[in-house]
Amino acid sequence: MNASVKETGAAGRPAVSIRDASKLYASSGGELNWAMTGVNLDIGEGEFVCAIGPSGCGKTTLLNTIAGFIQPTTGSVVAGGQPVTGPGADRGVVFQEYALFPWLTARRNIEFGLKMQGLDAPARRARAEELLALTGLSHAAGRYPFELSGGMRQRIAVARALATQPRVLLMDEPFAAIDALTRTSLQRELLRIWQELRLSVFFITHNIEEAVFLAQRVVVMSAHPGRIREIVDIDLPYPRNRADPAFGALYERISAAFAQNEEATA
Ligand SMILES: Nc1ncnc2c1ncn2[C@@H]1O[C@H](COP(=O)(O)OP(=O)(O)OP(=O)(O)O)[C@@H](O)[C@H]1O
Repeated sequence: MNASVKETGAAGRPAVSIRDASKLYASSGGELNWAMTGVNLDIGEGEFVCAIGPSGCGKTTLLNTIAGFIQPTTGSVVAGGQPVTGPGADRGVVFQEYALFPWLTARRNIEFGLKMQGLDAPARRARAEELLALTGLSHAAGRYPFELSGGMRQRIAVARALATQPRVLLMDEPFAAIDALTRTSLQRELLRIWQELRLSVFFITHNIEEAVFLAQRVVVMSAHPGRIREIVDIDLPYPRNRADPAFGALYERISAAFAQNEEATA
């Protein structure tokens, strides 16, 4: 049974608008693979959207398309009213693996993108100080990545992604490699930053509980080919309580959409 697909987000011009996007990959052996087909999705200004789905269903492909790292085979992606033709300062990206430069201190990692943008040293320094304070890492500014815990490194990765003042934050399983306790505190911090900066967030996760804790809408994807199966509204107030029966009911609903995925691909 197919659930209805609600594809539009908040009212007004969306921060990101994806229309009929698909991606065809050719493997090195010449085999063709539709990683994603017929994806329609709006991410509203200031909206928090999570994407969830089985491995290989095209989540990263979708995120990379919004980031401008890859171009869709068909369809279009518009961000801030402009067609996406490549990466841009308006879209910050955080990956699962801490993509920090090991030879730069936390502060210099944050400043890196600003240097590329041509900001002078005092302006870079001031912006880095702001972001270190925002992510609670002012005390670690002079440390190198190997001197930071996994959670601290991911905070620096978030600070670095925010340095250019993007309107959209794209996060590809950013907390997947972090221990459970640190992960819940990073989730709370991310929500605080999201609310403070009024960003739009597109966040990929394999963890249903994480999606229900964070998102206003959860996009459930199915594989072969990757497409949107269902979009679930999470209309719970923040901060959310995992013990709330309404939380549990949404968890079950998304689990059921997963089970449909498995039946469909069995
Ligand atoms: N550069 C590429 N060339 C060829 N095929 C690719 C490429 N990148 C991804 N694919 C294929 O596209 C499909 C979707 O991959 P993608 O990484 O987007 O999925 P995913 O949902 O993010 O997976 P996971 O949850 O395991 O990270 C997979 O079948 C994958 O093998």
